[in-house]
Amino acid sequence: MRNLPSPQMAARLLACVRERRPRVHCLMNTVVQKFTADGITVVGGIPSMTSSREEIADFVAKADALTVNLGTLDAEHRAVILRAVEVANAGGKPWILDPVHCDYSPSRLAFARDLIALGPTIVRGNRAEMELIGETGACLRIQTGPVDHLADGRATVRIANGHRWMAAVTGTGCLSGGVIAAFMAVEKDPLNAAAGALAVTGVAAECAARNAAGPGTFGVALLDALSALGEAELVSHARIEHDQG
Ligand SMILES: Nc1ncnc2c1ncn2[C@@H]1O[C@H](COP(=O)(O)OP(=O)(O)OP(=O)(O)O)[C@@H](O)[C@H]1O
Ligand SMILES: Cc1ncsc1CCO
Ligand SMILES: [Mg+2]
Repeated sequence: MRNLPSPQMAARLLACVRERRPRVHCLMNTVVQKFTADGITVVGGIPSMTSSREEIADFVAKADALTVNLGTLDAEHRAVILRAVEVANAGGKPWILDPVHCDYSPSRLAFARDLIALGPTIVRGNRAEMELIGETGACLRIQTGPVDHLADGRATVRIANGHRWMAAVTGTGCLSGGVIAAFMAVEKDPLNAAAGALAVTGVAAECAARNAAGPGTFGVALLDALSALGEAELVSHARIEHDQG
């Protein structure tokens, strides 16, 4: 019988990330580089963010997981992404694709589909993006929103944590991709890793909202809450539901 995600498992994985300090390489958009790097750092990971063509292979080779985010895509970034994915796949390293704004441009959607054919561990996007992406084959599909929906073909999981201010701060989805990558580095089953990461982010957001005056202070409070989140608090507030597929 498969061990499906639970609040206790999320707490165990958070403790593992904090203890093992996984390296996460991010090919991030230029809008939320700092916020994403901070999010990875406060959960216990070590981010690296370079997108230099000369260095990308060395950085991915040293990383425990990779995040590929299409937010500010250009020709140079496409080439760097393809090289990073090649190195990650050759090294058996987990990688997550965030097909940001693939619903705005056919060429970006085509590139996202090309990347999905290269076998990411996880594809995560918002509702508009994931509706267009459709099925993701063998990899875990995550559609975030007021409730996060995870499906890997064998089971479906819903995470019903978070706060509406997450949608009012640019980059909470990008940040969640970085946090998921840190969890993938310590947990082989992508469903467990992603459910743990999204429960952590969602419960931290609920804590942060209690200490914030609006979206601006909420963004900062979210980083504080991710850093301070206690395992007992996570276990008592995480709302993780699943169906065996
Ligand atoms: N109304 C909401 N209530 C609770 N949580 C939410 C809500 N909207 C989004 N979230 C949470 O915010 C995070 C980002 O999800 P969203 O679907 O908004 O991503 P996104 O559009 O890709 O974000 P971005 O592109 O700005 O990084 C997820 O962790 C999700 O659970
Ligand atoms: C607004 C925006 N544009 C490109 S990337 C990004 C950040 C969140 O998706
Ligand atoms: Mg997004």
